[in-house]
Amino acid sequence: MGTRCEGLRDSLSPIAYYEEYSHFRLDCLKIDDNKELSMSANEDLAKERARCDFNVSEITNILDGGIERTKQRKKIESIALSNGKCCDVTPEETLGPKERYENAIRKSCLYTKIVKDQVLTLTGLEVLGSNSSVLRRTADAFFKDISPFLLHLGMFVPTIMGQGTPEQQSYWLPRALDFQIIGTYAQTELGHGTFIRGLETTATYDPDTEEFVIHSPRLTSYKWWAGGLGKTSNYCIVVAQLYTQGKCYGIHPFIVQIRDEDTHMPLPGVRVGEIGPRMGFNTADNGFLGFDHYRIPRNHMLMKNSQVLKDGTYVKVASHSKLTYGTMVFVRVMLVNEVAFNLAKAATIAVRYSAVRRQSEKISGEPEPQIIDYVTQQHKLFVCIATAHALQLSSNWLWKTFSAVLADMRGGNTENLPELHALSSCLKALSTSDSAALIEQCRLACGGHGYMLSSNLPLLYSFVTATRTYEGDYTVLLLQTARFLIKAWEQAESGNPVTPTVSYMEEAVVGNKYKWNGSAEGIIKAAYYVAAGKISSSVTSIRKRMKNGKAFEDAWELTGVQLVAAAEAHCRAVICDVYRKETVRLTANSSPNVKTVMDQLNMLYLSHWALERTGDLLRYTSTTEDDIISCQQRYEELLAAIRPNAVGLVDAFDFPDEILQSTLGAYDGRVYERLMEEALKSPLNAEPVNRSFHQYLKPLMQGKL
Ligand SMILES: CCCCCCCCCCCCCC(=O)SCCNC(=O)CCNC(=O)[C@H](O)C(C)(C)COP(=O)(O)OP(=O)(O)OC[C@H]1O[C@@H](n2cnc3c(N)ncnc32)[C@H](O)[C@@H]1OP(=O)(O)O
Ligand SMILES: Cc1cc2nc3c(=O)[nH]c(=O)nc-3n(C[C@H](O)[C@H](O)[C@H](O)COP(=O)(O)OP(=O)(O)OC[C@H]3O[C@@H](n4cnc5c(N)ncnc54)[C@H](O)[C@@H]3O)c2cc1C
Repeated sequence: MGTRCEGLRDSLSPIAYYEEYSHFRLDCLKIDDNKELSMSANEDLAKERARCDFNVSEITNILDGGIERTKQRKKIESIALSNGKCCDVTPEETLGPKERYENAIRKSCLYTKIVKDQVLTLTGLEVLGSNSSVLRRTADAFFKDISPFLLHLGMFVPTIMGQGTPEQQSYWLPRALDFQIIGTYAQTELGHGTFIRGLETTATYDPDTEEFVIHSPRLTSYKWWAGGLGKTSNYCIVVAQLYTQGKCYGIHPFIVQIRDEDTHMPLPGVRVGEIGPRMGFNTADNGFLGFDHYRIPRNHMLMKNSQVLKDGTYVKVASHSKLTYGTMVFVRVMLVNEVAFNLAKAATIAVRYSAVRRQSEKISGEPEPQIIDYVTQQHKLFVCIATAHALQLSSNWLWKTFSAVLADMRGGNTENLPELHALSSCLKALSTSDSAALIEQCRLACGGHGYMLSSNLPLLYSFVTATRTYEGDYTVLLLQTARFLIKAWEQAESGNPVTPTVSYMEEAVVGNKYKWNGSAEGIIKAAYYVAAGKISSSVTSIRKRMKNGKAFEDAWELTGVQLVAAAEAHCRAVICDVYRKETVRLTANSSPNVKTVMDQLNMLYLSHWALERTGDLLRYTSTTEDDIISCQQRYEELLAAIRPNAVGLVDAFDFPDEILQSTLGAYDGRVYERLMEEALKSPLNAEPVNRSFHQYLKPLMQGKL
């Protein structure tokens, strides 16, 4: 084995070396062990599928948004997946940082070409809007980590669409959509991410040349974090403080060219690079960017919401001051879907693995059970399936709300923007936080093998945990929702009408305590009463502090912990409500067994959160200990009822193996064979003896070091 491998490393590039060599090693295994790795599917999984009592594709269609959308998704997936060149023969995580980046660019270009040549012609631009999750999902067959192009379609293009004038859009969009230019979104700086009014990059208008001068006055004003900025993008949206006629008008978006379109060299006055290794996103070349009095034409300011005329006059066009924040709202809406889909992947991996894995003895001497038969394992996993459903359906609902508010705003009506901001903020915060925690729960549910990168659970976690921070940190966004809730509470108290998502306050301000009722509707109502109770307590605390002499801002700040909890409770109630209503609506014409299993999952989610919040229920409603006991009993019955359908439920997410990219979660359940196959691809297995033995180990062991 050793002799066949020696010398290869010297003659081949690292990637070619690994590609070449991994075949040798699989060969070697067969020869050395004199037996082939099993190719047959796992029997336990086959049995699980046989016992599933509902039509799997019916639930797939519900989750996709209808049978036609399932067909379209599958068509797009098959176009992308039929291109065999997407595969990595060597796991990308075993490559060095440069090779990983280069490999990510190779795959991004390949994928982009497929999307441009075949997918866009099939779907039109729709695939970049409400249907963009299909593109993201398919892209995961190409990337285990993140594509350096994510920000191009995720934020650069949406910012031009949302913040550019029609003329600007017609100039930039064709070039961007054709990938003649690649862009990103550089807002965050070394010194500020959350407090964007505090950004330090300046764009000062010079009427003599009709240009803006972009400048980074100090180290903390360097842009930091933008995905694809370090090495890939040649353009970016730069968010900077606009100065004209000696006055600062706050932050505005500008399109800035940072690299030469031909040589790709950074342009004079631009300092750009990659920010170094991160917990995840390591193929996304997140970058830094600084400017030294760098000039751009006047019309590179995105001028849909406000303009600077040739003479330097500032003109405000938009009717709402926060429309410049529009791209962030859009991405927050998209992220709810994004994390729902990643949680569904983790649940698929962990449930299938739990059906394959056998461990311990329930009864001494009896065969080891599948670990999915432990009720504690069901408790860990079934809520993950239910949450993936809850977030998927909430994200569809949020998208519809977003589209309706956008349509209003096109007609000049921004009345519903505060409610949309409050909703998208808390749904982004809770969905990312829940998904990250539950993906980690899936990893833990897979024991030691879940810790393997080849399970894909660590990468899913590292990606999703970042979503809790970026596009607005969890706490910060919940505090934004709390602002809205406190105002709404005050309106309800004074008898004024409130918007639909907070209409529960009208009943709650009277001070009634809600009597527990274990039905779905009863639990949802209780959740709203908990939210109302927490909002009311926050209002009381703020008022008390102000009465004791604190300014409103100080009273608000001191009440922060309660405010975050109130916003969290409000959002949980909204998710419970939307999940229930959408489940009932979407299964109205379903077959009886689909209706039953979707109802069970929904009830499981509601009961789970009731039990997680028993303290709140006892405090803010008239729930008794007996009610909690019956809720616990119902929850345990639901675990047992869902158990036979668990594998069917994750199959309904319909992830091809190429997208799941997991040794533990593949459809055929060949867990152990795949783990070994992947282990054999490790570069450390490329030679029987590593050279460090001769350099260090041997001298140490022989006392010659
Ligand atoms: C292909 C598709 C792929 C899809 C996947 C995409 C993946 C992409 C990957 C992405 C990778 C990562 C990419 C990235 O990470 S890009 C960087 C993202 N950065 C952030 O998200 C920064 C977070 N910070 C903020 O948003 C603001 O600074 C906040 C909001 C915290 C405060 O802000 P500010 O200090 O200015 O405001 P104020 O507190 O004085 O409040 C003043 C008033 O304004 C209202 N207000 C505030 N904001 C909004 C709003 N938006 N719409 C409507 N209204 C809004 C507010 O409620 C208040 O109202 P009122 O109480 O006075 O009535
Ligand atoms: C993987 C990744 C990719 C990213 N991609 C991009 C990108 O493409 N483009 C881009 O522009 N940015 C990007 N970012 C930056 C991201 O948007 C910011 O990191 C994020 O908005 C949080 O801001 P911050 O880092 O300044 O955190 P900080 O605001 O410094 O937060 C630190 C802590 O302080 C708390 N805190 C802050 N303000 C308050 C407050 N008012 N009240 C209470 N608590 C508060 C927070 O809750 C948090 O616990 C990315 C970040 C990551 C991790």
